[in-house]
Amino acid sequence: MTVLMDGRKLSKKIKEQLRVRVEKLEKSAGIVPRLVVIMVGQDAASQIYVRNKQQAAKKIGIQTIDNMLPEDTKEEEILNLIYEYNEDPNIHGILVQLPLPAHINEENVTHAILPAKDVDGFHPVNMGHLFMNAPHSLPCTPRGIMELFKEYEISPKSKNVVIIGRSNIVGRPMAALMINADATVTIAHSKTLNLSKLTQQADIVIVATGQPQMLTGEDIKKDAVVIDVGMNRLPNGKLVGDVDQASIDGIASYLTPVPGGVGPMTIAMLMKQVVEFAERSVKNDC
Ligand SMILES: NC(=O)C1=CN([C@@H]2O[C@H](COP(=O)(O)OP(=O)(O)OC[C@H]3O[C@@H](n4cnc5c(N)ncnc54)[C@H](OP(=O)(O)O)[C@@H]3O)[C@@H](O)[C@H]2O)C=CC1
Ligand SMILES: Nc1nc(=O)c2c([nH]1)NC[C@@H]1CN(c3ccc(C(=O)N[C@@H](CCC(=O)O)C(=O)O)cc3)C=[N+]21
Repeated sequence: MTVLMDGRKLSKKIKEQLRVRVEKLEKSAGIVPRLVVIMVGQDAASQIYVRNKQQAAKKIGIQTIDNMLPEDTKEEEILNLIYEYNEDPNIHGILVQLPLPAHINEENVTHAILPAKDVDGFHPVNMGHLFMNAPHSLPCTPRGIMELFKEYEISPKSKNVVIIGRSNIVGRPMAALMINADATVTIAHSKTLNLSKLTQQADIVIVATGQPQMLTGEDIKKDAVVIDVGMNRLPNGKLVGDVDQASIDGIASYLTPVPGGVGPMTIAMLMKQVVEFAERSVKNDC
């Protein structure tokens, strides 16, 4: 029997705890946590993310300021917006939705965000701290996955972990967190040969490729833990992950469903990070 890891349920619990913290912060310091979201153009996964973020923030008491910019927005305009929010003491977190349109340099944009307001943990300073096992802020999706491991009492210690995908959002920071948690880590990507051989050796497989249902039951060993980060919209409108859930069922010991697995945890961790940043801003004032 494969246990489905319920990200929706866990995220609800975390969001309820955050609501209490936000209430306290407002009473004790008069501060409302504020998150700025910048989205350029249209991306299916980003749209889902933005919608669910707004709902979660409202429930918790976090204020969101959304900047939905057209596809042809100039890089300079985005940078100027970021500089403005960097200076604004009422803003605690800034998030730029990825991917950005091709004419915009992703590096320039993520580097422009003040590390102290970088809720995604993408700034090289934050990434560096993470890789040196002294994180200041954590990328939300990998952090959410670690919370799921904790909740289901799955220890990554001494496990063989294969991560498919090496993006700055998921694969790379996930690898750092897993190394920090004493796992033995392999990162695979589109140039990896004999991928199936690697995944068949893994105790834990984390898939973040954006390739619908690419990982099947034949690619994993019995009782492996499978984490599906993918968020793909099929032409028929159905939302599926990077894992072929039906063929994995009964082989994996644990699996995160899509929807209802990693996605809601990403939202909860983003909210947590905004609240943490807002709380830190009070401490820094004293
Ligand atoms: N649930 C959530 O909270 C989140 C979900 N997502 C979803 O996760 C997926 C991945 O996102 P993201 O990391 O941003 O994607 P990217 O496109 O930035 O990265 C994809 C990675 O997968 C690798 N890859 C692609 N195809 C294959 C293949 N056939 N075999 C092996 N490796 C492959 C790429 O290799 P190479 O580097 O060689 O190109 C790349 O490293 C998407 O579906 C996205 O929507 C993303 C963030 C959060
Ligand atoms: N700077 C940046 N940081 C990101 O973390 C980031 C990003 N850009 N760009 C887009 C991807 C994608 N992503 C999602 C997060 C949650 C859901 C989510 O809530 N998923 C629900 C979907 C349920 C539904 O509404 O249908 C679930 O899986 O249950 C989806 C997608 C974050 N991303």
